[in-house]
Amino acid sequence: MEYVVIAVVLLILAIGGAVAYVVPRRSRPLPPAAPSTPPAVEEPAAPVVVEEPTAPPVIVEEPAAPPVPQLETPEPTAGRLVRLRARLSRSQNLFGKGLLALLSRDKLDDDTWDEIEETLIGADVGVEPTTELVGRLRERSRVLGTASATELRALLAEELTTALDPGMDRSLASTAEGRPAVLLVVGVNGSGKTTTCGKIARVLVADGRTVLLGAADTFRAAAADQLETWGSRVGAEVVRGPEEGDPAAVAFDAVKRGKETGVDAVLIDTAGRLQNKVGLMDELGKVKRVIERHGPVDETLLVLDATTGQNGLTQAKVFTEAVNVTGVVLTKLDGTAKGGIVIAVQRNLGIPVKLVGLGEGPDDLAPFDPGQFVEALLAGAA
Ligand SMILES: Nc1nc2c(ncn2[C@@H]2O[C@H](COP(=O)(O)OP(=O)(O)OP(=O)(O)O)[C@@H](O)[C@H]2O)c(=O)[nH]1
Repeated sequence: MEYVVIAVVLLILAIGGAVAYVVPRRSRPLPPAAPSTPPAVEEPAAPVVVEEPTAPPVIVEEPAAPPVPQLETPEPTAGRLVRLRARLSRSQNLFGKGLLALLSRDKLDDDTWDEIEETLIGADVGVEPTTELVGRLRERSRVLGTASATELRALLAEELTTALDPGMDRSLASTAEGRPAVLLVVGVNGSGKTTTCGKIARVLVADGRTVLLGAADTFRAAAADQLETWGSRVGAEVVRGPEEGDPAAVAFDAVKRGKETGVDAVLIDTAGRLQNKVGLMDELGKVKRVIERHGPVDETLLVLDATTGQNGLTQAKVFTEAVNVTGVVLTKLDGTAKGGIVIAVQRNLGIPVKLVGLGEGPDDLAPFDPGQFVEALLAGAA
């Protein structure tokens, strides 16, 4: 019996020890298990939403109408020079005022006449025309005896007008019998050719004509875009070719298209790079020859930048030798105080100034009129 009790006690102790050993060990935190394989990144399961299929809404859309270009109504050309007179006289005032101040002196002695000469030469009139003009003015004032400032102003206005050769034909050849009139626009880069083409298109549209524009300035890609903008504003179609393409081919296609659509006039913008005289002559000569397969070129306008003054005349000569220039467009006259360049251009080239540019606005191009121009020069200086 004693042995049984001892055995039971020992058994109880053994069981208790075993329990005490096991329980504390299980409550300790387990060390992190060494990753055997990388944990799989599971896409979060999308919630399964069972939706009733709904019929797509039926929206009947009107087909979008192509945007209607807003056509502009250009200003009438009559009286434009008068309207722009303020702009002209603002930049030319010094010229007119200077001359009239000199003529208002009590005594017109040799020194005063020399100063008058200097003023005219300084205004880009050119030496030869100035000598002639002053000689005639001097002679007439001598015949008149003691002339008043008002009389001398009138004489000056007359002489300046005479120097501008008012008898020259300044009309634009913008109509032709049974075919479109073809106007070719040439000139040095940056002189304002493309702008002038756009402005002329507006002048013609304002006068009730239909126009097509040919972007034969394939040298400057933006020129064709520029021309398209001008055309779209007045509803004029623009024919253009690939960049750096053959200008003559574009000119040919433009005239062809103009004949097909029956427009009154086709205006061709050219590149006119002055790389060298031979290259220019070749390019412009080819453009002209190719156009002439359709018929004659009715007007070749040379665009000259008035702000380049006498220097521009040398470049102008190259163009007159390359093509038969029939009229000059003098641009940027609003940006120079030297309006005398109009006299110099006509005298040097023997070609009439037909249009003048007086600003960057779309209708800032005016038919040139010698009398009105001189009045603007001398405006506010009476
Ligand atoms: N103030 C003034 N700016 C003008 C006149 N005519 C043209 N311009 C400006 O002169 C700049 C050159 O004009 P463009 O028509 O691009 O000259 P472009 O001769 O076609 O030049 P290229 O295509 O490079 O040969 C533009 O900024 C015109 O707005 C003008 O009468 N007055």
